[in-house]
Amino acid sequence: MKITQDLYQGSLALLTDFYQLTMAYAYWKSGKAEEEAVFNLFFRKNPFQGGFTVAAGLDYIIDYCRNFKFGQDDLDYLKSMKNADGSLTFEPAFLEYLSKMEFSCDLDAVEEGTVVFPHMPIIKIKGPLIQCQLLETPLLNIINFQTLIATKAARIVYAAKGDSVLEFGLRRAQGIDGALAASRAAYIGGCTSTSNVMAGKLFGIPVSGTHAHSWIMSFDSELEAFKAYADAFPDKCVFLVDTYDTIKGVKNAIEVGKILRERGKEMLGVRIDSGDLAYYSNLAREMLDEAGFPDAKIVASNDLDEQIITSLKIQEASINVWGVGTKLVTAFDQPALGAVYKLAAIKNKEGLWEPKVKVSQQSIKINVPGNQRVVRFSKNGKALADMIFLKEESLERGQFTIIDPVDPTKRKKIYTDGLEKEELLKSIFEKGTKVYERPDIHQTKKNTERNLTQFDKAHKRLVNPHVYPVGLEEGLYELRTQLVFKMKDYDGA
Ligand SMILES: Nc1ncnc2c1ncn2[C@@H]1O[C@H](COP(=O)(O)OP(=O)(O)OP(=O)(O)O)[C@@H](O)[C@H]1O
Ligand SMILES: O=P(O)(O)OC[C@H]1O[C@H](OP(=O)(O)OP(=O)(O)O)[C@H](O)[C@@H]1O
Ligand SMILES: O=C(O)c1cccnc1
Ligand SMILES: [Mg+2]
Repeated sequence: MKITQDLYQGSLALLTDFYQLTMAYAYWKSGKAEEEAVFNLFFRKNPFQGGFTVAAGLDYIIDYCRNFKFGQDDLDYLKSMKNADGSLTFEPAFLEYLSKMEFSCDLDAVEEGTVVFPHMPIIKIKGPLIQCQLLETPLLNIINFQTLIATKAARIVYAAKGDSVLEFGLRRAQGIDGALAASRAAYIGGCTSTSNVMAGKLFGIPVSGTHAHSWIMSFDSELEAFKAYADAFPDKCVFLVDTYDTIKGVKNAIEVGKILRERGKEMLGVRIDSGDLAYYSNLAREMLDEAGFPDAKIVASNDLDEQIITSLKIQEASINVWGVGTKLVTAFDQPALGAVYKLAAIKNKEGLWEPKVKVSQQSIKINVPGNQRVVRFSKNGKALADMIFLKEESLERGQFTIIDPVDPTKRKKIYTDGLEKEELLKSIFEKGTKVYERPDIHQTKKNTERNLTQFDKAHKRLVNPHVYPVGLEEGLYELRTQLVFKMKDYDGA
């Protein structure tokens, strides 16, 4: 299919906001294009009022950076752009410069599946100002969505308490790439499979599914429909039992289950897609058990999300498998993560790095300056706190104080003796060359699981979670405060 081929293999250099290109042009014009800069990508609040976030999207970013090149057709398009007075928007020498541009940055990032928190850089990029600037929009586009969906999936899977969650979202997803990226991120977040066959092909995700009401409706009776399905897929029978009358539907499923058994095959289960899912699943369970099908699974679907699944668990519904579509792939209750990308440092004419802050009335919006690293302190595999600190800082200290970036009254002393330290930002590109061995998607999914087990359930609680401590190392906090004063011209008077 041409659309997705273009999306995944063609030149994507123009997948950026126009202002990135006008700034790029102005950087070039003013001789700043090649100045070295550091930018950070981070978000300010965990989504869904939750206590954690699962990073996803790096794999796309690796491809994006590797293919970062203005193609001739991109340059032709830019050449055709005119200002209001009819003059060229971009002068030919700039387009010539763009035609030779190759990705040459250092890029550090947390691996996909890493549990991350507000304010920490999840991607850090260091390189020519012009490249860092042009990458802002695509990096945000990729990370914002996939991280959001991976997190939503992790929450849904958490609510399902070990049951399989099948992702059914394609029909309601935000367009073609929204659907594909969502299926990928949902798998990373913990879903068992997707119904999206193209996602299966492109990403190697397991594909699964049952059948629809239309299948039943196309026959004169439900029983006939089940029998015909059993003939076609004797090993894959999950009968949708609620087209007409759920109780009769379960009876019909049992009847066909017995026929299958005579042929040496086992019905896998039934799916319920409407009505009171607790009531009908419990009834179905009783009927299936009584009829000698204790292993038949009960799949539920119909506008599910983590809250409804939690409620159904409390009601002791007999549901073993959850089919979740719309509310997962559209991140229904929070449609954007809100990650941002900010300049953190720039090398001045003397070759010295200058940390940078963007001052805001709201302290949550003041970014963290300087070239940073992030360390996760844990004890016996249990994460205790994360610290954002300056690159030059040594981790070989016995004690650190971390300070909440938004509320300086929240501080925590960390005595490092006996603690495990994991640096979260891994080197992905060095001067434009990929140095990172990417895991396959199944390893990434396992990475999510491993990461989530490190965190106490108090942080994973879906409602009013306990806030996991993430802070700035004291020296970095002080640097930020001083910079804010300096930029505001505040002399303390
Ligand atoms: N026992 C339950 N506890 C809490 N929520 C439930 C329970 N059973 C079903 N739900 C949820 O309630 C909502 C019911 O939605 P709705 O009224 O649109 O469906 P329906 O009338 O059962 O089905 P349909 O319109 O598809 O025939 C769904 O989101 C479903 O997941
Ligand atoms: O509810 P979701 O989480 O999005 O899961 C996917 C839904 O898609 C299918 O039906 P569809 O919604 O197309 O039709 P229906 O509501 O009339 O059953 C399926 O039966 C699920 O109910
Ligand atoms: O396979 C299924 O049961 C399925 C697939 C997509 C949407 N709803 C259900
Ligand atoms: Mg529906």
